Amino acid sequence: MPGLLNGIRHLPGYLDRARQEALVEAIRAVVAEAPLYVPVMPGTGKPMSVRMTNCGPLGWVTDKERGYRYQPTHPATGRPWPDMPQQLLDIWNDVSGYDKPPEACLVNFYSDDARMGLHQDKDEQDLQAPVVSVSLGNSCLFRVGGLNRNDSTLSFKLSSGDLVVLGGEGRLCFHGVDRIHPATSTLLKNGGRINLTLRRVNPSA
Ligand SMILES: O=C(O)CCC(=O)C(=O)O
Ligand SMILES: [Fe+2]
Repeated sequence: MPGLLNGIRHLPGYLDRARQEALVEAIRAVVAEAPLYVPVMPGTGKPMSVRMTNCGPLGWVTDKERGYRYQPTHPATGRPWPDMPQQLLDIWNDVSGYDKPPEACLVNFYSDDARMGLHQDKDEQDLQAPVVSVSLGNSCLFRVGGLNRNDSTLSFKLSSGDLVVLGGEGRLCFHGVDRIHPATSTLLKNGGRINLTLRRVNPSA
């Protein structure tokens, strides 16, 4: 059984139920201002199974022609992304070990049949800062590998309120979501799972 690279941390049960509920409320407000949209793969234009939006100064977007990138506006509305909720800035301050605030929070909404293939988070220029991920709603099977796509992987369950920090040697590890476990949480009335990833994008001076 392979181990996790140094700098990859799973913090189970980090957010209690009250903090999870407050965060869901804050994310509902984000989605009301910046609607979820269906991202597509660069080149092929194949739709992904998750729906996405962002908050913070920058948002991660993708389309057929221009591919993966960060931009300050929502691709459909053209408006700036909503502010990052204070709860997320607090989480970042408490776990990132990084002295600058996150610039982007990608909001992924998974219906119970959505997934995310194995990938690296490498569209950021600042690779010193970790990626901090927050899970809400139904649990999922999360898969983590090494720095090469073919490295062995291990998988574990992420439940509502769990955090994952991808930092240090593990900042560029391959990872993905194999499946959602339906009806494993009562947090989201209509089921599914929300994942929030906080990222630093630009290099720090
Ligand atoms: O949903 C997750 O737990 C992971 C999301 C992810 O890897 C990403 O958005 O880059
Ligand atoms: Fe990722």
